[in-house]
Amino acid sequence: MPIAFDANLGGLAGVICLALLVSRIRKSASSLPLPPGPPSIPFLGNVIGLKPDTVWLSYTEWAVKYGEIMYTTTLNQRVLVISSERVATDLMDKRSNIYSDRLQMALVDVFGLGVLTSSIPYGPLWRKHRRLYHQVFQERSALRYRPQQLQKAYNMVEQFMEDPEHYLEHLQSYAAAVVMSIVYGYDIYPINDPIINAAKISIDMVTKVATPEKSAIIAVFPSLLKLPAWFPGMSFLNDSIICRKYADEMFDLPYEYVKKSLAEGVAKPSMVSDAIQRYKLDSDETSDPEMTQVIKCSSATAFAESFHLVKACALKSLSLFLAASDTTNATILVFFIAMMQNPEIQARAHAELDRVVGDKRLPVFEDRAALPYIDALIREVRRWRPITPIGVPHATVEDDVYEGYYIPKGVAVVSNLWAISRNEAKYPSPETFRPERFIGPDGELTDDTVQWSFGFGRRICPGRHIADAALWGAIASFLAVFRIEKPDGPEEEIKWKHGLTICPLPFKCKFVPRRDDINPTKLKSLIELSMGSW
Ligand code: HEM
Repeated sequence: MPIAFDANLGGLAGVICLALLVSRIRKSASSLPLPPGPPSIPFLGNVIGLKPDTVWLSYTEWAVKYGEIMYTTTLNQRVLVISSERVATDLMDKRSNIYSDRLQMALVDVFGLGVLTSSIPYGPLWRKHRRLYHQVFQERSALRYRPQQLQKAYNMVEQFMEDPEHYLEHLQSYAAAVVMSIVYGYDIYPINDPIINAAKISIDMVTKVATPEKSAIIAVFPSLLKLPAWFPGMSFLNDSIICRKYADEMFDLPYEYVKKSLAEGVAKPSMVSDAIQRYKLDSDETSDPEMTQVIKCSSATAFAESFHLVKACALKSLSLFLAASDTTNATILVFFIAMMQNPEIQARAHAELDRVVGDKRLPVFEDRAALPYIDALIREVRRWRPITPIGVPHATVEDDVYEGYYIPKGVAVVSNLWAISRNEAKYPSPETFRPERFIGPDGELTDDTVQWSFGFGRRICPGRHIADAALWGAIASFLAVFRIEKPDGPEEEIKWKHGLTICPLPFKCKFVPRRDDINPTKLKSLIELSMGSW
Protein backbone atom coordinates (compact mmCIF):
# COMPACT_ATOMS: atom_id res chain seq x y z
CA MET A 1 0.00 0.00 0.00
CA PRO A 2 2.60 2.63 0.95
CA ILE A 3 4.32 1.86 -2.34
CA ALA A 4 1.08 2.53 -4.25
CA PHE A 5 0.61 5.70 -2.24
CA ASP A 6 4.12 6.88 -3.13
CA ALA A 7 3.56 6.01 -6.77
CA ASN A 8 0.32 8.02 -6.77
CA LEU A 9 2.09 10.93 -5.16
CA GLY A 10 4.92 10.70 -7.68
CA GLY A 11 2.40 10.63 -10.51
CA LEU A 12 0.58 13.63 -9.07
CA ALA A 13 3.84 15.56 -8.68
CA GLY A 14 4.67 14.72 -12.29
CA VAL A 15 1.31 15.97 -13.50
CA ILE A 16 1.68 19.21 -11.49
CA CYS A 17 5.20 19.78 -12.88
CA LEU A 18 3.95 19.19 -16.41
CA ALA A 19 1.02 21.58 -15.88
CA LEU A 20 3.40 24.24 -14.51
CA LEU A 21 5.72 23.72 -17.46
CA VAL A 22 2.88 23.96 -19.97
CA SER A 23 1.51 27.09 -18.28
CA ARG A 24 5.01 28.64 -18.31
CA ILE A 25 5.42 27.83 -22.01
CA ARG A 26 1.96 29.31 -22.64
CA LYS A 27 2.85 32.44 -20.69
CA SER A 28 6.09 32.86 -22.56
CA ALA A 29 4.29 32.15 -25.83
CA SER A 30 1.64 34.76 -25.13
CA SER A 31 4.34 37.33 -24.43
CA LEU A 32 5.45 36.98 -28.04
CA PRO A 33 3.90 39.31 -30.64
CA LEU A 34 0.85 38.30 -32.64
CA PRO A 35 1.44 38.09 -36.40
CA PRO A 36 1.25 41.52 -38.07
CA GLY A 37 -2.02 42.81 -39.42
CA PRO A 38 -3.95 45.98 -40.23
CA PRO A 39 -4.90 48.23 -37.33
CA SER A 40 -8.32 47.36 -35.92
CA ILE A 41 -11.04 49.34 -34.16
CA PRO A 42 -12.89 48.12 -31.03
CA PHE A 43 -15.65 45.55 -31.63
CA LEU A 44 -15.66 45.97 -35.43
CA GLY A 45 -12.02 44.89 -35.79
CA ASN A 46 -10.93 45.14 -39.42
CA VAL A 47 -14.42 45.13 -40.88
CA ILE A 48 -14.13 48.67 -42.21
CA GLY A 49 -11.23 47.87 -44.54
CA LEU A 50 -12.64 44.51 -45.60
CA LYS A 51 -14.49 44.22 -48.92
CA PRO A 52 -17.46 42.25 -47.56
CA ASP A 53 -18.18 40.21 -50.69
CA THR A 54 -14.61 39.69 -51.84
CA VAL A 55 -12.67 39.28 -48.59
CA TRP A 56 -9.96 37.26 -50.32
CA LEU A 57 -9.05 40.32 -52.41
CA SER A 58 -8.71 42.41 -49.24
CA TYR A 59 -6.67 39.65 -47.60
CA THR A 60 -4.45 39.36 -50.68
CA GLU A 61 -3.88 43.14 -50.78
CA TRP A 62 -3.11 43.20 -47.05
CA ALA A 63 -0.74 40.26 -47.44
CA VAL A 64 1.47 42.40 -49.71
CA LYS A 65 1.96 44.77 -46.77
CA TYR A 66 1.78 42.43 -43.74
CA GLY A 67 3.11 39.17 -45.13
CA GLU A 68 2.10 35.56 -45.65
CA ILE A 69 0.84 35.18 -42.08
CA MET A 70 -1.46 37.88 -40.79
CA TYR A 71 -3.65 38.46 -37.74
CA THR A 72 -6.96 40.28 -38.17
CA THR A 73 -10.28 40.54 -36.38
CA THR A 74 -13.74 40.50 -37.92
CA LEU A 75 -16.38 41.70 -35.45
CA ASN A 76 -15.76 39.46 -32.46
CA GLN A 77 -13.82 36.80 -34.39
CA ARG A 78 -10.02 36.63 -34.36
CA VAL A 79 -8.74 35.47 -37.72
CA LEU A 80 -5.30 34.21 -38.72
CA VAL A 81 -4.93 34.61 -42.48
CA ILE A 82 -2.39 32.41 -44.23
CA SER A 83 -1.52 33.61 -47.74
CA SER A 84 1.13 31.11 -48.86
CA GLU A 85 1.25 27.39 -49.51
CA ARG A 86 4.48 27.20 -47.47
CA VAL A 87 2.89 28.46 -44.24
CA ALA A 88 -0.38 26.59 -44.84
CA THR A 89 1.63 23.36 -45.18
CA ASP A 90 3.76 24.15 -42.09
CA LEU A 91 0.77 24.86 -39.88
CA MET A 92 -2.34 23.14 -41.26
CA ASP A 93 -0.59 20.01 -42.57
CA LYS A 94 2.43 19.52 -40.33
CA ARG A 95 0.79 20.75 -37.10
CA SER A 96 -2.65 19.45 -37.94
CA ASN A 97 -3.18 18.26 -34.34
CA ILE A 98 -3.46 21.98 -33.43
CA TYR A 99 -5.03 23.44 -36.59
CA SER A 100 -7.94 21.08 -37.40
CA ASP A 101 -10.81 22.42 -35.33
CA ARG A 102 -13.77 24.40 -36.66
CA LEU A 103 -15.43 27.43 -35.12
CA GLN A 104 -18.55 26.51 -33.22
CA MET A 105 -21.68 28.30 -34.33
CA ALA A 106 -24.57 28.36 -31.90
CA LEU A 107 -26.95 29.58 -34.61
CA VAL A 108 -26.17 26.67 -36.94
CA ASP A 109 -26.86 24.24 -34.07
CA VAL A 110 -30.25 25.85 -33.49
CA PHE A 111 -31.15 25.05 -37.08
CA GLY A 112 -30.22 21.40 -36.59
CA LEU A 113 -27.15 21.58 -38.84
CA GLY A 114 -24.38 21.52 -36.26
CA VAL A 115 -24.11 17.76 -36.80
CA LEU A 116 -22.70 18.07 -40.32
CA THR A 117 -19.10 16.82 -40.62
CA SER A 118 -17.82 20.24 -41.56
CA SER A 119 -19.30 21.79 -38.40
CA ILE A 120 -18.31 19.27 -35.76
CA PRO A 121 -15.25 19.95 -33.63
CA TYR A 122 -11.98 18.13 -34.09
CA GLY A 123 -12.30 15.05 -31.88
CA PRO A 124 -13.50 11.43 -31.70
CA LEU A 125 -16.90 12.02 -33.35
CA TRP A 126 -15.35 13.89 -36.29
CA ARG A 127 -12.79 11.06 -36.66
CA LYS A 128 -15.63 8.55 -37.03
CA HIS A 129 -17.12 10.68 -39.82
CA ARG A 130 -13.78 10.91 -41.61
CA ARG A 131 -13.22 7.15 -41.28
CA LEU A 132 -16.49 6.55 -43.13
CA TYR A 133 -15.51 8.95 -45.93
CA HIS A 134 -12.09 7.39 -46.12
CA GLN A 135 -13.58 3.93 -46.68
CA VAL A 136 -15.57 5.17 -49.68
CA PHE A 137 -13.88 8.28 -51.04
CA GLN A 138 -10.16 7.52 -50.79
CA GLU A 139 -8.44 7.37 -54.17
CA ARG A 140 -8.55 3.60 -54.65
CA SER A 141 -12.12 3.05 -53.35
CA ALA A 142 -13.42 5.98 -55.39
CA LEU A 143 -12.35 4.14 -58.57
CA ARG A 144 -15.28 1.76 -58.38
CA TYR A 145 -17.75 4.63 -58.76
CA ARG A 146 -16.23 5.87 -61.99
CA PRO A 147 -18.59 4.04 -64.37
CA GLN A 148 -21.65 5.61 -62.77
CA GLN A 149 -19.95 9.02 -62.72
CA LEU A 150 -19.14 8.80 -66.41
CA GLN A 151 -22.62 7.63 -67.25
CA LYS A 152 -24.05 10.69 -65.49
CA ALA A 153 -21.61 12.92 -67.41
CA TYR A 154 -22.74 11.40 -70.72
CA ASN A 155 -26.38 11.91 -69.70
CA MET A 156 -25.64 15.55 -69.04
CA VAL A 157 -24.02 15.98 -72.47
CA GLU A 158 -27.16 14.44 -74.01
CA GLN A 159 -29.30 16.96 -72.14
CA PHE A 160 -27.09 19.79 -73.41
CA MET A 161 -27.54 18.52 -76.96
CA GLU A 162 -31.33 18.22 -76.66
CA ASP A 163 -32.01 21.37 -74.67
CA PRO A 164 -29.01 23.75 -74.60
CA GLU A 165 -31.20 26.67 -73.43
CA HIS A 166 -31.52 25.17 -69.93
CA TYR A 167 -27.89 24.20 -69.57
CA LEU A 168 -27.64 25.56 -66.03
CA GLU A 169 -30.37 23.24 -64.83
CA HIS A 170 -28.68 20.22 -66.42
CA LEU A 171 -25.44 21.18 -64.76
CA GLN A 172 -27.08 21.63 -61.38
CA SER A 173 -28.59 18.18 -61.36
CA TYR A 174 -25.31 16.60 -62.51
CA ALA A 175 -23.25 17.16 -59.32
CA ALA A 176 -26.19 16.22 -57.10
CA ALA A 177 -26.86 13.10 -59.20
CA VAL A 178 -23.21 11.98 -58.94
CA VAL A 179 -23.05 12.45 -55.18
CA MET A 180 -26.49 10.92 -54.48
CA SER A 181 -25.63 7.84 -56.49
CA ILE A 182 -22.28 7.34 -54.74
CA VAL A 183 -23.50 8.16 -51.27
CA TYR A 184 -26.92 6.44 -51.34
CA GLY A 185 -27.14 4.53 -54.63
CA TYR A 186 -30.10 6.85 -55.30
CA ASP A 187 -31.16 8.25 -58.68
CA ILE A 188 -32.67 11.69 -58.20
CA TYR A 189 -35.99 12.57 -59.86
CA PRO A 190 -35.58 15.08 -62.71
CA ILE A 191 -38.01 17.43 -60.93
CA ASN A 192 -39.39 17.73 -57.40
CA ASP A 193 -37.17 15.19 -55.76
CA PRO A 194 -38.30 14.96 -52.09
CA ILE A 195 -34.78 14.61 -50.69
CA ILE A 196 -33.31 17.45 -52.74
CA ASN A 197 -36.30 19.61 -51.79
CA ALA A 198 -35.80 18.98 -48.06
CA ALA A 199 -32.13 19.97 -48.38
CA LYS A 200 -32.95 23.08 -50.42
CA ILE A 201 -35.58 24.26 -47.95
CA SER A 202 -33.27 23.92 -44.95
CA ILE A 203 -30.46 25.70 -46.78
CA ASP A 204 -32.73 28.52 -47.91
CA MET A 205 -34.06 28.99 -44.38
CA VAL A 206 -30.64 29.11 -42.76
CA THR A 207 -29.28 31.49 -45.35
CA LYS A 208 -32.33 33.76 -45.05
CA VAL A 209 -32.50 33.81 -41.28
CA ALA A 210 -28.90 33.50 -40.10
CA THR A 211 -27.80 36.92 -41.29
CA PRO A 212 -24.22 37.99 -40.53
CA GLU A 213 -25.41 40.51 -37.93
CA LYS A 214 -27.53 37.91 -36.15
CA SER A 215 -24.70 35.37 -36.22
CA ALA A 216 -22.29 37.89 -34.74
CA ILE A 217 -24.67 38.90 -31.94
CA ILE A 218 -25.51 35.28 -31.06
CA ALA A 219 -21.82 34.35 -31.11
CA VAL A 220 -21.16 37.06 -28.47
CA PHE A 221 -24.33 36.40 -26.45
CA PRO A 222 -25.29 32.73 -27.00
CA SER A 223 -27.63 32.90 -23.99
CA LEU A 224 -30.00 35.00 -26.15
CA LEU A 225 -31.02 31.69 -27.70
CA LYS A 226 -32.76 30.85 -24.42
CA LEU A 227 -35.25 33.71 -24.94
CA PRO A 228 -38.76 32.80 -26.16
CA ALA A 229 -39.67 33.19 -29.83
CA TRP A 230 -42.19 35.98 -29.01
CA PHE A 231 -39.35 38.16 -27.69
CA PRO A 232 -38.55 41.02 -30.12
CA GLY A 233 -35.93 39.91 -32.65
CA MET A 234 -36.24 36.22 -31.74
CA SER A 235 -39.02 35.16 -34.13
CA PHE A 236 -36.42 33.27 -36.19
CA LEU A 237 -36.64 30.58 -33.49
CA ASN A 238 -40.00 29.63 -35.03
CA ASP A 239 -38.29 29.23 -38.42
CA SER A 240 -35.62 27.13 -36.78
CA ILE A 241 -38.25 24.58 -35.69
CA ILE A 242 -39.41 24.17 -39.31
CA CYS A 243 -35.83 24.08 -40.53
CA ARG A 244 -34.95 21.35 -38.02
CA LYS A 245 -37.84 19.28 -39.38
CA TYR A 246 -36.47 19.55 -42.94
CA ALA A 247 -32.92 18.97 -41.74
CA ASP A 248 -34.10 15.76 -40.04
CA GLU A 249 -35.73 14.72 -43.31
CA MET A 250 -32.49 15.40 -45.13
CA PHE A 251 -30.73 13.02 -42.73
CA ASP A 252 -33.46 10.36 -42.47
CA LEU A 253 -35.16 10.07 -45.90
CA PRO A 254 -32.14 8.88 -47.93
CA TYR A 255 -30.95 6.64 -45.08
CA GLU A 256 -34.37 4.96 -44.90
CA TYR A 257 -34.32 4.57 -48.69
CA VAL A 258 -31.05 2.61 -48.45
CA LYS A 259 -32.32 0.46 -45.57
CA LYS A 260 -35.46 -0.39 -47.53
CA SER A 261 -33.43 -1.21 -50.65
CA LEU A 262 -31.17 -3.47 -48.58
CA ALA A 263 -34.17 -5.25 -47.06
CA GLU A 264 -35.60 -5.80 -50.56
CA GLY A 265 -32.21 -6.96 -51.86
CA VAL A 266 -32.04 -4.20 -54.51
CA ALA A 267 -29.55 -1.80 -52.87
CA LYS A 268 -26.81 -0.51 -55.18
CA PRO A 269 -23.26 -0.25 -53.79
CA SER A 270 -22.95 3.07 -51.97
CA MET A 271 -21.30 4.72 -48.97
CA VAL A 272 -24.39 4.18 -46.81
CA SER A 273 -25.24 0.64 -47.90
CA ASP A 274 -21.61 -0.40 -47.31
CA ALA A 275 -21.54 1.23 -43.88
CA ILE A 276 -24.89 -0.24 -42.81
CA GLN A 277 -23.65 -3.70 -43.69
CA ARG A 278 -20.16 -3.22 -42.28
CA TYR A 279 -21.55 -2.14 -38.90
CA LYS A 280 -24.35 -4.72 -39.12
CA LEU A 281 -27.07 -2.11 -38.73
CA ASP A 282 -29.36 -3.69 -41.33
CA SER A 283 -30.75 -6.18 -38.81
CA ASP A 284 -30.75 -4.10 -35.63
CA GLU A 285 -29.78 -0.46 -35.71
CA THR A 286 -30.53 -0.03 -31.99
CA SER A 287 -27.32 -2.04 -31.44
CA ASP A 288 -25.23 1.04 -32.28
CA PRO A 289 -27.31 4.25 -32.30
CA GLU A 290 -24.18 6.41 -32.33
CA MET A 291 -22.87 4.78 -35.52
CA THR A 292 -26.34 5.09 -37.11
CA GLN A 293 -26.19 8.81 -36.39
CA VAL A 294 -22.61 9.09 -37.72
CA ILE A 295 -23.65 7.41 -41.00
CA LYS A 296 -26.73 9.61 -41.39
CA CYS A 297 -24.85 12.84 -40.71
CA SER A 298 -21.68 12.15 -42.69
CA SER A 299 -23.63 10.99 -45.75
CA ALA A 300 -25.98 13.99 -45.53
CA THR A 301 -22.92 16.27 -45.33
CA ALA A 302 -21.52 14.82 -48.54
CA PHE A 303 -24.77 15.48 -50.33
CA ALA A 304 -25.39 18.86 -48.70
CA GLU A 305 -21.90 19.71 -49.91
CA SER A 306 -23.17 19.52 -53.44
CA PHE A 307 -25.42 22.48 -52.56
CA HIS A 308 -22.63 24.15 -50.72
CA LEU A 309 -24.47 24.05 -47.44
CA VAL A 310 -21.23 23.03 -45.77
CA LYS A 311 -19.43 26.16 -46.75
CA ALA A 312 -22.50 28.29 -46.29
CA CYS A 313 -22.56 27.34 -42.62
CA ALA A 314 -18.88 27.99 -42.09
CA LEU A 315 -19.24 31.28 -43.88
CA LYS A 316 -21.73 32.56 -41.37
CA SER A 317 -19.19 32.27 -38.61
CA LEU A 318 -17.05 34.85 -40.27
CA SER A 319 -20.04 37.05 -41.00
CA LEU A 320 -19.36 37.25 -44.67
CA PHE A 321 -21.80 37.43 -47.51
CA LEU A 322 -23.26 34.11 -48.49
CA ALA A 323 -23.32 32.43 -51.87
CA ALA A 324 -24.91 29.01 -51.86
CA SER A 325 -23.64 27.37 -55.00
CA ASP A 326 -22.07 24.08 -55.74
CA THR A 327 -18.37 23.49 -56.12
CA THR A 328 -18.43 21.04 -59.03
CA ASN A 329 -20.96 23.08 -61.03
CA ALA A 330 -19.11 26.31 -60.36
CA THR A 331 -15.88 24.72 -61.62
CA ILE A 332 -17.55 23.52 -64.83
CA LEU A 333 -18.98 27.02 -65.39
CA VAL A 334 -15.46 28.44 -65.02
CA PHE A 335 -14.35 25.90 -67.62
CA PHE A 336 -17.04 27.17 -70.06
CA ILE A 337 -15.84 30.75 -69.55
CA ALA A 338 -12.19 29.78 -70.05
CA MET A 339 -13.10 27.96 -73.29
CA MET A 340 -15.19 30.86 -74.66
CA GLN A 341 -12.34 33.27 -73.96
CA ASN A 342 -9.48 31.03 -75.20
CA PRO A 343 -10.53 29.30 -78.44
CA GLU A 344 -6.92 28.39 -79.30
CA ILE A 345 -6.58 26.44 -76.03
CA GLN A 346 -9.87 24.69 -76.69
CA ALA A 347 -8.62 23.75 -80.18
CA ARG A 348 -5.51 22.17 -78.60
CA ALA A 349 -7.71 20.10 -76.27
CA HIS A 350 -9.92 19.04 -79.23
CA ALA A 351 -6.84 17.99 -81.19
CA GLU A 352 -5.59 15.83 -78.31
CA LEU A 353 -8.99 14.14 -77.97
CA ASP A 354 -9.25 13.52 -81.72
CA ARG A 355 -5.79 11.96 -81.75
CA VAL A 356 -6.34 9.69 -78.74
CA VAL A 357 -10.07 8.92 -78.73
CA GLY A 358 -11.16 9.57 -82.33
CA ASP A 359 -14.78 10.14 -83.35
CA LYS A 360 -16.25 6.66 -82.94
CA ARG A 361 -16.78 6.83 -79.19
CA LEU A 362 -16.58 9.21 -76.20
CA PRO A 363 -13.61 9.43 -73.80
CA VAL A 364 -13.44 6.92 -70.95
CA PHE A 365 -11.26 6.96 -67.82
CA GLU A 366 -8.83 4.48 -69.38
CA ASP A 367 -7.93 7.25 -71.89
CA ARG A 368 -6.98 9.69 -69.16
CA ALA A 369 -3.25 8.92 -68.97
CA ALA A 370 -2.95 9.55 -72.72
CA LEU A 371 -4.71 12.93 -72.45
CA PRO A 372 -2.34 15.11 -70.39
CA TYR A 373 -3.53 18.36 -71.97
CA ILE A 374 -7.09 17.76 -70.72
CA ASP A 375 -5.77 17.22 -67.19
CA ALA A 376 -3.55 20.31 -67.43
CA LEU A 377 -6.59 22.30 -68.58
CA ILE A 378 -8.67 21.11 -65.59
CA ARG A 379 -5.85 21.97 -63.17
CA GLU A 380 -5.65 25.44 -64.73
CA VAL A 381 -9.43 25.90 -64.36
CA ARG A 382 -9.08 25.09 -60.64
CA ARG A 383 -6.10 27.42 -60.26
CA TRP A 384 -7.35 30.32 -62.39
CA ARG A 385 -10.58 30.80 -60.41
CA PRO A 386 -10.31 28.85 -57.13
CA ILE A 387 -13.98 28.65 -56.30
CA THR A 388 -13.44 28.45 -52.56
CA PRO A 389 -11.02 31.39 -52.42
CA ILE A 390 -10.59 31.29 -48.64
CA GLY A 391 -11.19 27.55 -48.18
CA VAL A 392 -13.31 26.63 -45.16
CA PRO A 393 -11.84 28.19 -42.02
CA HIS A 394 -10.17 25.94 -39.47
CA ALA A 395 -9.64 26.84 -35.78
CA THR A 396 -6.79 26.22 -33.33
CA VAL A 397 -7.29 23.94 -30.33
CA GLU A 398 -4.32 25.29 -28.39
CA ASP A 399 -1.81 28.13 -28.32
CA ASP A 400 1.10 27.85 -30.73
CA VAL A 401 4.26 29.69 -31.70
CA TYR A 402 5.36 30.02 -35.33
CA GLU A 403 8.39 31.90 -36.60
CA GLY A 404 8.45 34.00 -33.44
CA TYR A 405 4.73 34.84 -33.46
CA TYR A 406 2.15 33.85 -30.88
CA ILE A 407 -0.93 32.14 -32.31
CA PRO A 408 -3.68 31.91 -29.71
CA LYS A 409 -6.05 29.01 -29.09
CA GLY A 410 -9.51 29.42 -30.67
CA VAL A 411 -8.58 31.69 -33.60
CA ALA A 412 -10.15 31.06 -37.01
CA VAL A 413 -7.48 30.00 -39.50
CA VAL A 414 -8.18 31.05 -43.06
CA SER A 415 -6.15 29.62 -45.92
CA ASN A 416 -6.13 32.38 -48.53
CA LEU A 417 -6.32 30.13 -51.59
CA TRP A 418 -6.75 33.14 -53.84
CA ALA A 419 -3.32 34.46 -52.82
CA ILE A 420 -1.86 30.97 -53.30
CA SER A 421 -3.30 30.87 -56.83
CA ARG A 422 -1.74 34.27 -57.58
CA ASN A 423 1.80 33.32 -56.45
CA GLU A 424 3.83 34.82 -59.31
CA ALA A 425 6.88 32.71 -58.47
CA LYS A 426 4.96 29.49 -58.99
CA TYR A 427 2.36 30.70 -61.49
CA PRO A 428 3.88 33.50 -63.65
CA SER A 429 1.25 35.89 -65.14
CA PRO A 430 -1.41 34.34 -62.89
CA GLU A 431 -4.33 36.12 -64.60
CA THR A 432 -3.54 34.38 -67.90
CA PHE A 433 -5.31 31.07 -68.52
CA ARG A 434 -2.44 28.78 -69.53
CA PRO A 435 -2.76 24.98 -69.08
CA GLU A 436 0.83 24.60 -70.37
CA ARG A 437 2.10 25.68 -66.94
CA PHE A 438 1.22 22.14 -65.77
CA ILE A 439 3.10 20.39 -68.59
CA GLY A 440 6.83 19.74 -68.11
CA PRO A 441 9.53 19.97 -70.82
CA ASP A 442 9.11 16.20 -71.42
CA GLY A 443 5.43 16.74 -72.34
CA GLU A 444 4.31 15.01 -69.14
CA LEU A 445 2.12 16.52 -66.44
CA THR A 446 4.05 18.23 -63.62
CA ASP A 447 3.71 17.16 -59.96
CA ASP A 448 1.52 20.17 -59.17
CA THR A 449 -2.00 18.74 -58.90
CA VAL A 450 -3.37 22.01 -57.39
CA GLN A 451 -4.25 19.96 -54.33
CA TRP A 452 -4.33 23.19 -52.26
CA SER A 453 -7.69 24.01 -53.90
CA PHE A 454 -9.18 21.23 -51.74
CA GLY A 455 -7.84 22.65 -48.47
CA PHE A 456 -5.19 21.45 -46.05
CA GLY A 457 -4.38 19.05 -43.25
CA ARG A 458 -6.78 16.61 -41.65
CA ARG A 459 -9.79 18.63 -42.80
CA ILE A 460 -8.82 18.44 -46.46
CA CYS A 461 -11.86 17.85 -48.68
CA PRO A 462 -12.68 14.12 -48.42
CA GLY A 463 -14.66 14.33 -51.68
CA ARG A 464 -11.68 15.48 -53.77
CA HIS A 465 -11.23 12.23 -55.70
CA ILE A 466 -14.95 12.11 -56.45
CA ALA A 467 -14.87 15.77 -57.49
CA ASP A 468 -11.80 15.19 -59.65
CA ALA A 469 -13.49 12.31 -61.52
CA ALA A 470 -16.76 14.27 -61.84
CA LEU A 471 -14.84 17.17 -63.41
CA TRP A 472 -12.80 14.98 -65.74
CA GLY A 473 -15.86 12.99 -66.89
CA ALA A 474 -17.86 16.13 -67.62
CA ILE A 475 -15.09 18.21 -69.20
CA ALA A 476 -13.64 15.45 -71.40
CA SER A 477 -17.17 14.54 -72.61
CA PHE A 478 -18.10 18.17 -73.36
CA LEU A 479 -14.92 18.71 -75.33
CA ALA A 480 -15.45 15.49 -77.28
CA VAL A 481 -18.91 16.60 -78.43
CA PHE A 482 -19.05 20.41 -78.40
CA ARG A 483 -17.20 23.55 -79.26
CA ILE A 484 -17.96 26.06 -76.53
CA GLU A 485 -18.37 29.51 -78.07
CA LYS A 486 -19.28 33.06 -77.18
CA PRO A 487 -22.87 33.93 -78.15
CA ASP A 488 -23.41 36.14 -81.20
CA GLY A 489 -23.77 39.87 -80.59
CA PRO A 490 -21.96 42.23 -78.25
CA GLU A 491 -19.70 40.62 -75.67
CA GLU A 492 -21.36 40.01 -72.31
CA GLU A 493 -19.45 40.87 -69.14
CA ILE A 494 -19.32 37.84 -66.84
CA LYS A 495 -20.58 38.71 -63.38
CA TRP A 496 -19.81 36.68 -60.27
CA LYS A 497 -21.72 35.67 -57.19
CA HIS A 498 -19.31 36.17 -54.33
CA GLY A 499 -19.19 34.68 -50.89
CA LEU A 500 -17.21 31.92 -49.30
CA THR A 501 -17.47 30.41 -52.77
CA ILE A 502 -17.36 32.24 -56.05
CA CYS A 503 -19.64 31.23 -58.88
CA PRO A 504 -20.33 32.91 -62.24
CA LEU A 505 -23.83 34.34 -62.49
CA PRO A 506 -25.86 32.94 -65.42
CA PHE A 507 -24.26 33.85 -68.75
CA LYS A 508 -25.01 33.05 -72.37
CA CYS A 509 -22.89 30.41 -74.02
CA LYS A 510 -23.12 28.44 -77.28
CA PHE A 511 -22.61 24.68 -77.36
CA VAL A 512 -21.92 23.92 -81.01
CA PRO A 513 -21.69 20.20 -81.98
CA ARG A 514 -18.17 19.67 -83.32
CA ARG A 515 -19.24 17.37 -86.14
CA ASP A 516 -22.01 17.92 -88.68
CA ASP A 517 -23.32 14.40 -88.31
CA ILE A 518 -23.74 14.62 -84.52
CA ASN A 519 -27.38 14.72 -83.44
CA PRO A 520 -29.22 13.32 -80.38
CA THR A 521 -29.65 9.87 -82.01
CA LYS A 522 -26.01 9.62 -83.08
CA LEU A 523 -24.89 10.78 -79.63
CA LYS A 524 -26.98 8.07 -78.00
CA SER A 525 -25.30 5.41 -80.08
CA LEU A 526 -21.83 6.89 -79.33
CA ILE A 527 -22.69 6.70 -75.63
CA GLU A 528 -23.80 3.09 -75.94
CA LEU A 529 -20.59 2.23 -77.76
CA SER A 530 -18.48 3.97 -75.13
CA MET A 531 -20.29 2.29 -72.25
CA GLY A 532 -19.88 -1.04 -73.95
CA SER A 533 -16.10 -0.60 -73.71
CA TRP A 534 -16.14 -0.52 -69.84
C1 HEM B 1 -14.58 20.94 -57.15
C2 HEM B 1 -15.19 20.41 -56.14
C3 HEM B 1 -14.83 20.64 -54.68
C4 HEM B 1 -14.00 21.57 -54.11
C5 HEM B 1 -13.19 22.69 -54.80
C6 HEM B 1 -14.03 21.35 -52.68
C7 HEM B 1 -13.31 22.09 -51.76
C8 HEM B 1 -13.36 21.88 -50.40
C9 HEM B 1 -12.60 22.66 -49.45
C10 HEM B 1 -11.63 23.81 -49.79
C11 HEM B 1 -12.92 22.18 -48.22
C12 HEM B 1 -12.36 22.68 -46.89
C13 HEM B 1 -11.11 21.90 -46.54
C14 HEM B 1 -10.44 22.43 -45.30
O1 HEM B 1 -11.12 22.63 -44.27
O2 HEM B 1 -9.20 22.69 -45.34
C15 HEM B 1 -13.88 21.10 -48.37
C16 HEM B 1 -14.44 20.39 -47.31
C17 HEM B 1 -15.32 19.34 -47.49
N1 HEM B 1 -15.72 18.80 -48.69
FE1 HEM B 1 -15.22 19.46 -50.55
N2 HEM B 1 -14.86 20.30 -52.41
C18 HEM B 1 -15.37 19.82 -53.59
C19 HEM B 1 -16.23 18.75 -53.77
C20 HEM B 1 -16.69 17.93 -52.76
C21 HEM B 1 -17.52 16.78 -52.97
C22 HEM B 1 -18.00 16.26 -54.32
C23 HEM B 1 -17.77 16.25 -51.71
C24 HEM B 1 -18.57 15.03 -51.34
C25 HEM B 1 -18.64 13.95 -52.04
C26 HEM B 1 -17.10 17.09 -50.73
C27 HEM B 1 -17.15 16.90 -49.36
C28 HEM B 1 -16.56 17.74 -48.43
C29 HEM B 1 -16.72 17.59 -46.96
C30 HEM B 1 -17.56 16.54 -46.23
C31 HEM B 1 -15.93 18.60 -46.37
C32 HEM B 1 -15.76 18.88 -44.89
C33 HEM B 1 -14.54 18.12 -44.33
C34 HEM B 1 -14.31 18.31 -42.84
O3 HEM B 1 -14.71 19.32 -42.27
O4 HEM B 1 -13.66 17.43 -42.24
N3 HEM B 1 -16.45 18.09 -51.41
N4 HEM B 1 -14.12 20.94 -49.72
